[in-house]
Amino acid sequence: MKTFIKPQLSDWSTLTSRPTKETQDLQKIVLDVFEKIQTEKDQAIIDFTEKFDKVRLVSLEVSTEEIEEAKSLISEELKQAIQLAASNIEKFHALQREDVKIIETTKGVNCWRESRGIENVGIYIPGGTAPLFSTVLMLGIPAKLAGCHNIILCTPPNQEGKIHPAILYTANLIGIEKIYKVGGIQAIGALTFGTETIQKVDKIFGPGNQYVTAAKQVAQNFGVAIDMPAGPSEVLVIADETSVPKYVAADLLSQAEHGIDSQVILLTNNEQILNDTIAKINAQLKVLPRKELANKALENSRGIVLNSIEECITFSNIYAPEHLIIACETVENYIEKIINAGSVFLGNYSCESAGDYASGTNHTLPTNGYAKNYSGVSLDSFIKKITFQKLTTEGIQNIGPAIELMAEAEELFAHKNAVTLRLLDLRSKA
Ligand SMILES: NC(=O)c1ccc[n+]([C@@H]2O[C@H](COP(=O)([O-])OP(=O)(O)OC[C@H]3O[C@@H](n4cnc5c(N)ncnc54)[C@H](O)[C@@H]3O)[C@@H](O)[C@H]2O)c1
Ligand SMILES: N[C@H](CO)Cc1c[nH]c[nH+]1
Ligand SMILES: [Zn+2]
Repeated sequence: MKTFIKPQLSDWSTLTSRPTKETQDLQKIVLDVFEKIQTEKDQAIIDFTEKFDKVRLVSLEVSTEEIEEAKSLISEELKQAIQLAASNIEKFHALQREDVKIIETTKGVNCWRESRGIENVGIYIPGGTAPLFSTVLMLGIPAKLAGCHNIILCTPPNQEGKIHPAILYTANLIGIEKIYKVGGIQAIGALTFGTETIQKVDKIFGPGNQYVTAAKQVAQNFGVAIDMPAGPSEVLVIADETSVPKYVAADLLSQAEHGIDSQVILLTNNEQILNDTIAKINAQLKVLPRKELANKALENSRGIVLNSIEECITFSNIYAPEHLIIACETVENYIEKIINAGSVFLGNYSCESAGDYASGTNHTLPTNGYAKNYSGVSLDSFIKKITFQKLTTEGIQNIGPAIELMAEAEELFAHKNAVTLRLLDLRSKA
């Protein structure tokens, strides 16, 4: 971890920025893969899976036998843990349902909105470096609650051409039936264009590495919506003298272990806390199975001492982290000052792992500064809202003259006429 003690304000723009990536190259790779998928469909998926995932697939779709086998491979304790997480995630997302509210804007003019689930959705479950079966819950549960008809799950196969049993168990638990062994750019391409086996969808959801994130961005040019750019994980921890360095170190490492691109930042008003946390990171790192990945991510990480916790929050708002942990005993006064963050964890006991797995909030969140303009996945992400209106005879008489005047002023006489004809009829009947 690189450390900075009370850096000058002029250094903040470098310290709050992410390392730049060669997006141009990625776009070219994505476009090449997409082009082949459009023409060669399933065959292209099989060939790219062989190239990028180093496995030749016999079948793209997961079979019922594979699901049954997966169920038998998962321990009862893990099944119960997944069920607890599923129940909390369902409670939190079900609360996001909105009642239909009808407003009479003018007497006789009633307007309202109704929600409809997006019919065909693709959910991407990362699987390159770890089988993120928790992401199945984070995407599948709101998709089901929203009433999406077709939920297509794609996730990369391992070198035996199989999917991790926990992903299959979790998908089956929440009622997802269409599961395909496809990852990376080729999965996003299949969901964007459709193949003989994999159905084209209306919107693609899910986090992933830089290839998946770039492919999702490009997919938008082909008429598919995406949830948001949810790339390599990030956490920013704000700590003061009431923080517990071993917890802070553990939280930083919990995101560093996701991959070499993970971004972890520690901000504090107390140099001793910075030094103690670094010592704890070094001690905890030694026993981590994924220490190589975490160590690489730590090369890009920053530990920064600033003048106050308020200044740390200002810094964090500029950086806009995916996850923000305020690891201080008293946090209430800071909440309203937080403007840009994907998900916030308050106090010494709110570790990010809670939100990653089981507290109920969604872990699919905007990264790379997109927390400034995107929210994380929620029930709303799977819903379209349709507006409705019903005007009575009194309603059209009340607002009709205003519409006629406005239409005439815009020189749109057919618009005006649609009102005039009705008003004339009503006058002749009166
Ligand atoms: N932002 C969020 O909400 C969130 C949530 C969970 C995970 N994540 C992030 O998701 C990521 C998961 O990454 P992952 O790699 O483990 O799994 P992944 O499934 O995203 O990517 C694996 C796929 O990448 C493709 N690939 C690998 N090397 C390639 C190459 N050289 N060229 C083309 N394609 C290639 C392969 O096809 C493989 O199937 C991590 O960075 C993690 O931090 C983010
Ligand atoms: N921290 C990840 C989101 O950035 C989500 C996750 C899944 N499993 C563990 N963590
Ligand atoms: Zn995580």
